[in-house]
Amino acid sequence: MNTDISRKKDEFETLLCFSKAIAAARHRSDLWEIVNEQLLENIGASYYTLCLINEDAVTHSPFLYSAEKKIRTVTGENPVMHLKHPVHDGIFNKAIDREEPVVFDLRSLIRQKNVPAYVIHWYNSGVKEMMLIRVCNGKEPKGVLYLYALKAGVFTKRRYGFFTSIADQLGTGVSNILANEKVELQLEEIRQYKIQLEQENRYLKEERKKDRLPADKTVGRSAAIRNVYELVEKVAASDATVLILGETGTGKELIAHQIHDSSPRRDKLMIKVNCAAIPANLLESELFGHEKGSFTGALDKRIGKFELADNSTLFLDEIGELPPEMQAKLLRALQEKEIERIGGKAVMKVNVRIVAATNKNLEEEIVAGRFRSDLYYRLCVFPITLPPLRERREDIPALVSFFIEKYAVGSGRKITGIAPKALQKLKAYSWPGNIRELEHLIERTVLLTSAGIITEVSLPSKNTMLFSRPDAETQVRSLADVEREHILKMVRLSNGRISGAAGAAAKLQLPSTTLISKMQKLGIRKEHFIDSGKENG
Ligand SMILES: Nc1ncnc2c1ncn2[C@@H]1O[C@H](COP(=O)(O)OP(=O)(O)OP(=O)(O)O)[C@@H](O)[C@H]1O
Repeated sequence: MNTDISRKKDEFETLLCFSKAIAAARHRSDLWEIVNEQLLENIGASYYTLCLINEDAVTHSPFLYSAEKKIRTVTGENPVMHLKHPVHDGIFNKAIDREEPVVFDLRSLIRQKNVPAYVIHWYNSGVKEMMLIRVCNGKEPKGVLYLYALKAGVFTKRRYGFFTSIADQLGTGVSNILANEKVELQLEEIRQYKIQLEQENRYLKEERKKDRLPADKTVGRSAAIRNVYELVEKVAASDATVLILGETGTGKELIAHQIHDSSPRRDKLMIKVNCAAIPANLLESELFGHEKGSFTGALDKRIGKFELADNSTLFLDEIGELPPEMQAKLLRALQEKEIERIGGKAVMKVNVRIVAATNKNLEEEIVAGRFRSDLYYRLCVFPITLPPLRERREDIPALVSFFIEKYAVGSGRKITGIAPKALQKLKAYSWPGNIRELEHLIERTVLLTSAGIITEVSLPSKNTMLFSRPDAETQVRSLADVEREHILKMVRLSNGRISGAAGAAAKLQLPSTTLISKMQKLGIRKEHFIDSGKENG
């Protein structure tokens, strides 16, 4: 009776120590040590194998086992089977279906038919008795713990409760370790993915450098473009928001890159969003990202361009095309300097330098009610206007030589230059599509010229030129448009005041009541000339 009580006390202490150790185990090797150092001796076994059911549900494989070099064998065969073994091998399946341990006497077992080879190998290693206890995760059977004793009568029935408790604890430990291994595997995948992304990023930067002109090599030394370079130089080092204005193809994106490349943020990739190219319903997710499942079709979490541009520059191209609801959201992000993913629970602080560009006249867009004046003032902290090519015709020869070389090299043609007459024709043209149009024309011409110099250039007919010229003088505008623009200019100049000596009415030489009714008729509202945004810091 007394020995029974002291045995139970010992078992209870063993279990307590075991469960503490199991709770602290993080890796397979921790569990291996615990079983070897704390369990085997207490149970009276010499060796063990813990076999788990594989994902295929029909085979099992060893997960943990005694150090193989310590197992003495007569035949030299290793009894730990590393290959997959059928669950229904006549031994494993006897234990997996039972709550209680199953004990086998090996001498009589090996006399039976179709005994698995490992049983014979264990017998050859001197094992007399083998006990199997199933190991579960909660109620779900996961595998079987095989315990091997070198003498008979070790696994007595009165200790079955203790053995089962051990197996239960082991089940919890195994589940924790498997979950931990899965997380580590995923972390490793993420680490690999990150390395790959960093490599791609570096590669893309290199490619981009090859493709793009460095700031000091941008073609063109006319006074008009030198003025732009000076502005770029002045603003690049700061964090100020820049608004690049200019007709299509004047080089706004090139200038945006130059601002970024000359800024302290140059080591990170400049992130670009073309506000006109992305459907309005996807733009919010493009800019701010979304959480998985935040809307139909949001199958995965997505990082927005704002987040990607953290500590870098975000280039918002074609900002004039931003839909009204996105204008409000962008304004908020710029004011608060924080963003929220769609479906996200927390706001994120971001440090993003904004460079925006448009070929639209944003003041006209404001008057027409299509662009928010408060967003305009927040973006227009440092405006840079690019001259159209027709206002920098002296740069045409250099640009032509540059593009001839670029496309001759690209297409493997030996083209050395352009005839003066053809160049003269290019200098006389109005270039509504600006540098991009010139570039495309030279690319086409190079492909049509086999070698030598370019003697012929094919420009659009005069009619096309006339209709496509966006010159201020030839642009068709309504009187109301011109009136609206001029009134707006005067009201802004008067800091929003209409009446009084310093008001807009006095400047326009109109009674203030006439000006107010004119403004109402033209749809000019307060928000068109008052900036409600906070200061850009
Ligand atoms: N100074 C320059 N020297 C050489 N190439 C230039 C120069 N400026 C612009 N380009 C080239 O002209 C093309 C058009 O330039 P870019 O895309 O920057 O114009 P954009 O004003 O942004 O056009 P859009 O308004 O249509 O977006 C590009 O291929 C660019 O490399």
